[in-house]
Amino acid sequence: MFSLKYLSFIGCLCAYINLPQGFSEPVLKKSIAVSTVELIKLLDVEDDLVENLKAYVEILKKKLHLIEKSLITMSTEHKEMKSDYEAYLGNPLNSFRLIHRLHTSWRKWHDYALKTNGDALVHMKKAPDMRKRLPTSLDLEIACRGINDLMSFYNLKPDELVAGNLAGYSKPQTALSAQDCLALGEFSIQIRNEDLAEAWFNTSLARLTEDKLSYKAFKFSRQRVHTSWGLLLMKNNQLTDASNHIDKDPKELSPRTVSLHFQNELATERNCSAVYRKPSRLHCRYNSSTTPFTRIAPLKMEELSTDPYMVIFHDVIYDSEVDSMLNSSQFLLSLVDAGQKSDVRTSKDSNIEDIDKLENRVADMTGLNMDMSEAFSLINYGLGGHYILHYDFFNFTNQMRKRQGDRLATVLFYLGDVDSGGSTIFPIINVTVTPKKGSALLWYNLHNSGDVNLKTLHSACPVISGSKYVLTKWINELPQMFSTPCMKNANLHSD
Ligand SMILES: O=C(O)CCC(=O)C(=O)O
Ligand SMILES: [Fe+2]
Repeated sequence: MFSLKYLSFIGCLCAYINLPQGFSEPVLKKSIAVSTVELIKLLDVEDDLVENLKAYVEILKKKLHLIEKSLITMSTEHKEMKSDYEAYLGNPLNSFRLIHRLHTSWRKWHDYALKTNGDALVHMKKAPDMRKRLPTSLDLEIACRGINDLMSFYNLKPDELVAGNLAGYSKPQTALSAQDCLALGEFSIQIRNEDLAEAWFNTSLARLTEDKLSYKAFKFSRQRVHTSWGLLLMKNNQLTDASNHIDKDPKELSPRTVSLHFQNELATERNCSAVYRKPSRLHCRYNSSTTPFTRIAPLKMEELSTDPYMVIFHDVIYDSEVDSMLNSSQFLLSLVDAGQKSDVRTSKDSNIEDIDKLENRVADMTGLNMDMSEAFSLINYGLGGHYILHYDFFNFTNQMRKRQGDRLATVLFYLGDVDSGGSTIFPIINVTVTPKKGSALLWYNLHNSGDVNLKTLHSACPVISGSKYVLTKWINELPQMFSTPCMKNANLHSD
């Protein structure tokens, strides 16, 4: 418990001083893999790529058509000649044409066939420019990590993913290819999960036999899988097994250094696929007493826990508000610009200023003073995006305690439904909250005494399908001093 708390403390601190969380170095370029917004941009890149290749193919087709047409004329003449070559060649014009054809035309055709067509090259020249917009190997690595997280959180096996089966969310048309499996196998070596790597290699080989590839392509792809597999075995000094894959005598194999890249990924200890929500004796009610405004517009409130005090508000933010927020250029720009790579939270976030109306809403929901509260933070989780177990409080020592105090409460608005996955879980109190557009979760991170509440440990499960947008507001302790009682070692809300 202590170590988790400590890690989360570092995480929060990093967030506070605007450093990437976790222990990695700041990476300026944002990864595509963890954000839906960035993935959508990739669709444009693919559009460009397809358009250019199509234009290239059109030009090649014209060339082909021209060659084919000339071939027809040539072969007709050739056949004619062969049917009665004595008569044909007896005509001096024909013999001249034959000599000329073979001397000049073939050379011309040969040159034409080999010449790279200038027009076609225009399209191919775009490829290097496009490279800047293509995903990098880091992006691919993060995407692999996303899939890997899904697998461990939801206990999925390679053959389920290959068949497009994601923890009961079945999409066979999104099945993985043999190359995808190979990439995931190589990634599994990197993260030292060698059994998983072998499982991916096996799946890749099985997939290859299903794909209708030409023999050459099949052989080439098989060889790539076997080479990677062989290298893995060589690394483990299993030279005889390795030789079966690499097709070499074991004595010829020298164990090469395989560079291993260890990532101390911190995973949630509890499995996200379990349903933690215990039957509740708590209830739903209309809140019409927090502020004068809630008297005229009561809020739908469902209590989830008393320690920590936790409620969910339903329909507390309008669809129109959500839509305008998600469509605002401020939001999109901030997502793109404020890049950070985090091994702790695989998602993109940004700070949203000037959402006064929503801030008043939070005040109505909580009855708390919004002075000194932190700016809203908008997070977008894409493929496998998740946030490992953490606390939201900083747990400052007294000397370090900020003027505004610690994060007393968290309000988490869900800005959309998630097709599958992406729940917020509180494993210690067995609470799971499924994102629902327009609802907001409120909980207190501190006891009334000001002590941190360790039961608030929480995490965001990986998104299996779709994307997740949440807006977080952290409300600080100090401005509440005249409205919230400070009860030494007591929790006002506990049962
Ligand atoms: O996205 C979630 O469900 C949780 C987010 C969270 O814990 C945070 O922003 O501190
Ligand atoms: Fe959190």
